Amino acid sequence: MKLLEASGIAHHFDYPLFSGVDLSIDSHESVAIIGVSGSGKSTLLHILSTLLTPDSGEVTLMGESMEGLSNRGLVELRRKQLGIIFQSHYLFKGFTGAENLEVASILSNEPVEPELLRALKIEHVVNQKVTELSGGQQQRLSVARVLTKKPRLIYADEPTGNLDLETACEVMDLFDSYIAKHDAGLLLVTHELQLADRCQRVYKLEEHQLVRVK
Ligand SMILES: Nc1ncnc2c1ncn2[C@@H]1O[C@H](COP(=O)(O)OP(=O)(O)OP(=O)(O)O)[C@@H](O)[C@H]1O
Repeated sequence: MKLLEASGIAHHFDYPLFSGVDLSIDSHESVAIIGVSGSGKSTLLHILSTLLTPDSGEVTLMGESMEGLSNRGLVELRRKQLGIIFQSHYLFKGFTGAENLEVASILSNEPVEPELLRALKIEHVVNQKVTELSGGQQQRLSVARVLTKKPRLIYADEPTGNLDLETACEVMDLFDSYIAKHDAGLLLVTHELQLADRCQRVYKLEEHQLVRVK
């Protein structure tokens, strides 16, 4: 099934970021976007995940065009189908890891899976407050929180920036098995070429275009 289809996407802020961007993601597919800092990777991810309306172009998610969707429809779609892992993970800082997971669990009516916490090696720290966790543990907690919702499409913006390569690869393993098991897809934004290469397709934002490099 086609999870994401984007065509002719263009956007600018103080300067033109990109134009003519076409991209599609099917279920069971992982796609990476690389590019130098400031090239617009996060902005593109925000557009493809409905958080930002592009200057022009069309985004279709699960067969539904974003143009015709009401605000309420957009919120529903985001809550039920999309899982967005942000660079600054927006965990509820005054709460424990377990409480953060519980929020995702209640909103989605899905259980918190102990094997997910084991795979991410955070099962022994989930009862600590977020502020007591290391940067890498917070990052893995935010991955767990998003996967707990059981999204069809995972958007991950540098989800392993605070992790050593071995742990980062374990997180990629987890994404791989998740998308296989749940007919899902992954869109990864990263600086790490080694991680990008773990995806089936790799694109580079360069000279205002999205160019396929693998
Ligand atoms: N909301 C905004 N308002 C104005 N300018 C913005 C906004 N968001 C991003 N920009 C600008 O757009 C450009 C691209 O930013 P973006 O975060 O998309 O790049 P990036 O490739 O993800 O960078 P990095 O790899 O450093 O995270 C930057 O110059 C940034 O300042």
